[in-house]
Amino acid sequence: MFLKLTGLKTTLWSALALSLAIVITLYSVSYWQPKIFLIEQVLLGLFIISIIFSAQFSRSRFSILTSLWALYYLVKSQWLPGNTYLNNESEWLFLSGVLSIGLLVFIKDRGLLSLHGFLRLFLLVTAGLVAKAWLIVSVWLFSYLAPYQLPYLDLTLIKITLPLAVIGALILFKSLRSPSLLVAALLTSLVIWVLIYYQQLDLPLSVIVTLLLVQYILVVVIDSYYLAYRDELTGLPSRRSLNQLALSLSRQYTVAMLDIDHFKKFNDTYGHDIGDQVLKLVAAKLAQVKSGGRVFRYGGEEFTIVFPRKASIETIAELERLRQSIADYDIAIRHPVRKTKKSRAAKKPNDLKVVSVTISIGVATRSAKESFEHTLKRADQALYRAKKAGRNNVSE
Ligand SMILES: Nc1nc2c(ncn2[C@@H]2O[C@H](COP(=O)(O)OP(=O)(O)OP(=O)(O)O)[C@@H](O)[C@H]2O)c(=O)[nH]1
Repeated sequence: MFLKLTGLKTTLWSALALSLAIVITLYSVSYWQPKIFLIEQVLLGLFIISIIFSAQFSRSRFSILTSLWALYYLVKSQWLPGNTYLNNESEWLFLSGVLSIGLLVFIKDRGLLSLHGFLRLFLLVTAGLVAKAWLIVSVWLFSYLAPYQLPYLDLTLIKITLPLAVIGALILFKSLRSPSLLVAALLTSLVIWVLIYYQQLDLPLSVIVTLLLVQYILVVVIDSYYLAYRDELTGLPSRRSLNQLALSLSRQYTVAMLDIDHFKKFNDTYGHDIGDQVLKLVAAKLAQVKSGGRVFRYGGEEFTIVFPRKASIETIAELERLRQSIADYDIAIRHPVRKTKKSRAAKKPNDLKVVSVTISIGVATRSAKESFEHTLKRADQALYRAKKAGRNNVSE
């Protein structure tokens, strides 16, 4: 089975960014060491900011994780009682942390002050109970396996290493499969938690947690920016990005409006889900535009390409190439067939069906003193002419 690791880049970038931050912090000890008292004060503020900010931007999982870090930090630095207990129960604490991070990866962001919020709290308490139960079961399991004298078998392997490896692998898998900054941040949090447990990070806890909270806040900002300016289905910049670009364009540019032909009929024939798949694939083709073009999803089955500093004559060949490449594109779509016991036993794959679509394109170059909206409108009128002329063509 071929696995699409769409989250590989996000995971690597997140890991690299945090590693870099840690290395820089390690090499600048002399700079921040005298200010450690100040860092500890700032951290208290950061806890509150991260909890409220994440909740405000519907990233409640970061609010929960920040609360857990706050609790851990406040007990460890003896602002709250319980440090001796935590020191005595370090294995339980570690496993509870690993399970809690694992849980946060697989639950969804939901409102904190709701039934879902309480359910999440209950799940975290359950994670602590499961960790406790595992510590008891692992001793029993070890005594059961000990007579077999298996190589490398010891109690710590069963107690700590095994659950860590399983949960770590699950989180890594999820992070590599989904391009989510949030999941990548949870993965890096797990790595930091492991490094703290094995005392491999030569940094004060306040500094480590500060770095993590800065990461969470940045992730919320970047993620929200991405959501606001990117189209969720196709991953292309959205109409809001187009409006933003319009403000920075120079005097000369060309705008192309592109529309998939007879898409209503396509949807009616194959269903909306397959329509979505096709939209994504067409968007991916358009994203390969050359000649300095910038592609946006304008809305529905309409796309816009802006060619800054170009006259239409310089863009027609490229638009023709795009139009042709989409017309020639045999799109293999997965036609979901309901799996019966029989087809499952025969390991029959989903029906693969080959379809194709065409697009019509209208082009307009900005004329003297014309507003962007007006050029766009002329491109839309040209698109209308392209449709009238039989579709699957470029019209000026
Ligand atoms: N699957 C899917 N369909 C969409 C999406 N956005 C818009 N559509 C569909 O696109 C179709 C657009 O139909 P029309 O505007 O009538 O145009 P058309 O059928 O493409 O015909 P022409 O543009 O004249 O060639 C509608 O059926 C919409 O439901 C989407 O995100 N996903």
